[in-house]
Amino acid sequence: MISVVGIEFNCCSYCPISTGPLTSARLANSGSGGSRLRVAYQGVCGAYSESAAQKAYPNCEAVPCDQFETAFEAVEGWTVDRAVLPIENSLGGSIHRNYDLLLRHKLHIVGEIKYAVRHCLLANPGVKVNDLKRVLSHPQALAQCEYTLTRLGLVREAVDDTAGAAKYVALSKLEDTGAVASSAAAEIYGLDILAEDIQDDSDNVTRFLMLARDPLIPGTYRPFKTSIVFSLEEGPGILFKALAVFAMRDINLTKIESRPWRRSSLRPPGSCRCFHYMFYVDFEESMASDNAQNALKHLEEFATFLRVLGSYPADTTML
Ligand SMILES: O=C(O)C(=O)C[C@]1(C(=O)O)C=C[C@@H](O)C=C1
Repeated sequence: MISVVGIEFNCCSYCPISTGPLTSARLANSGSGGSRLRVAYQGVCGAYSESAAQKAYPNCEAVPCDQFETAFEAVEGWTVDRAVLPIENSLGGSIHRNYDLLLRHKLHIVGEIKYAVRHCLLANPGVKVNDLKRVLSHPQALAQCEYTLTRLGLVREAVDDTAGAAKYVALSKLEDTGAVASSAAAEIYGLDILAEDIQDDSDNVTRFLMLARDPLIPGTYRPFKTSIVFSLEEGPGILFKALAVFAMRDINLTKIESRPWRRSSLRPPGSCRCFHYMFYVDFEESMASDNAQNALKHLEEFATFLRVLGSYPADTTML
């Protein structure tokens, strides 16, 4: 239990208000230790990412981080053992920042977890829906509740995470501002739930990646997925040919994403192209299978860069 300006929060031991979640600057002094697996997530206690971390690694010590990048650095610097970070949402789409960070850092994807996100409209005790003029939350959460928030005519303001929004509304004792966050956040920060399940679609699922310093040894004992990132030469039909290496081997692609490639120093000399892309592809095959290995050997014929981000058990649960 943490007590701040007269308010007590039933929070985890990692985010005392005096210090807050881990930041890049504080990583060096936050050694690991103890026997439980330490798992970094972005946000504060009550964030969906914390619940996803607990679902991915039951009984873990979930360690809050202020930014996605801090979670990457915390794993790389041995402050924690794993990170669990969102990569895509069924309503809001991709979390682009984490695609870019996967490329910039050297962590391996060792698993995925799907988490059903159920948003609530929260406010301080006594505040009614009609009192609200403004609502705070993570941009993804605001996007997922577009319909309800528009109907209520609320001004939206983006903050770093849903639970952080709830905490701010509680600490500031705001009476005209609510938060979109989880029912867990309502309980932790002592807020009332004014409306439940306010996401635009009841099937609101966020897919999280489990990241580690070492890769998992791929198997074929259960359904595996593999995530890769590659870049291609410029030319007609090159992307078509690259994707054909999977189609001709009957390998199912589950996701494709393209992101700008910012490392202009690697552009061919004299090239006037400003728009270079990295392609991220997830496919349903283990790297332990000859089929996947042959597909990637074939892809290397067109790719100017290719990296396997991880081969890991697919989360096949129906939510
Ligand atoms: O803000 C949170 O609670 C988070 O865990 C972040 C996050 C995201 O980054 O997409 C995770 C799940 C939901 O889709 C909304 C927000």
